[in-house]
Amino acid sequence: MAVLSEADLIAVRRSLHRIPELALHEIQTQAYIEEFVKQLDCAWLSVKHVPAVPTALLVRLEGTAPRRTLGYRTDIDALPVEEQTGLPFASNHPGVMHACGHDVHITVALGILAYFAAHQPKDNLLFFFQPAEEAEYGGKRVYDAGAFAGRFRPDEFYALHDNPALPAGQIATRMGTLFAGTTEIHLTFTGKSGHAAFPQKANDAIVAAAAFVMQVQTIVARNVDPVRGGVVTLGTFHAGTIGNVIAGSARLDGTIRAFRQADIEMMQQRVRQIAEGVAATYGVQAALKLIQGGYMPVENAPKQTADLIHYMKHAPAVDFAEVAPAMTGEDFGFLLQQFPGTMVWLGVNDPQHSLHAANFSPDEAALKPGVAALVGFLKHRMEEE
Ligand SMILES: CC(=O)N[C@@H](CCC[C@H](N)C(=O)O)C(=O)O
Repeated sequence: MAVLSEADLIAVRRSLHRIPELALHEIQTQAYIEEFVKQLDCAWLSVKHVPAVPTALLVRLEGTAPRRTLGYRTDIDALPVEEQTGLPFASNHPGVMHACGHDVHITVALGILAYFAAHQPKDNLLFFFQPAEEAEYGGKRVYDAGAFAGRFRPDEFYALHDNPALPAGQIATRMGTLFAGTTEIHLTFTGKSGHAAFPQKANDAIVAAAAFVMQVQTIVARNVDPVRGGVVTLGTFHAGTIGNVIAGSARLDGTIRAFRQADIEMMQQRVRQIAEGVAATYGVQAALKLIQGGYMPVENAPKQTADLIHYMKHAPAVDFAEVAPAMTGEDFGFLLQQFPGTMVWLGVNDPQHSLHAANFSPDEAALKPGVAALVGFLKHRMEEE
């Protein structure tokens, strides 16, 4: 297989879009990628599996005169979202959708891989097809399993995320912090259920959980430096079964976000204090789990990022923009703590819909320029110190 045409890239993306899978369950997606890699029939390519994280895949290309190994990571998981795009190639998996565009990410990675499988690179290249970016921090799991060792150790790491607010094909990034660090909140309040008519004999978990929801809003308003910013979002609130039964338990899930690790830790502490305070005030039990995993702030490395920005600004065919940081999270932040590198946005021109929306529909016109910009940069990087 040679370099992929725009039609090839679109066909790959649509095939992947049909088979979205949740974190750590990316079985069909991994099989698709492996079959694609096999079809490349490339003499300088080798593959590595990671038994501790079975849906992960590492693909290495041997360089002609390697001085180092350049890593390129793509995430491969999807979200528990019921697709509402109405597209003819919509998800075949009920309740699961590539609502964050990881189908686009995989396609760009395969486009880059196909190019270098047809044109042997000077430096070694390592492609990391990473499970579990949306949850379960697959990048950290694969790192902790010792997979990036020996010939599979990258000297630098690069990655991309699609962005519906930017024009199709535009590459965008910044020096320093690009994305926030995050922490998942999982909290259950347990009180005592009972008849709606006799609240004095029960202990209503919904009232306690509602107080928690309101009190955590003060963290960003009163504890975070407003110049630096932060987010506390509760995305789920599940309690009760029927209107005339007092709920004995209430479960909340959410996320904490900030650009600095110290702010994240302060916000974690405030969430803990408020959960304990609500439990004491309402006489309920609070079971709280806070999970940061690998979702560290995404810190672009100075040297590699300066070089990437310089390249993208001067490459005639690349549309490049420097952008402000965003409160999205990415466990690529963990990998950037281990290896220097850069994360970029790829514009996919769907300004009416946000990432994670059920009708998010990236513009496929982004695929070809996305592959071209990254291939160009990696080739350039192979000539740089
Ligand atoms: C790019 C993107 O949307 N990433 C996810 C990362 C999730 C982090 C973690 N599961 C959490 O919810 O805190 C995001 O939601 O930003």
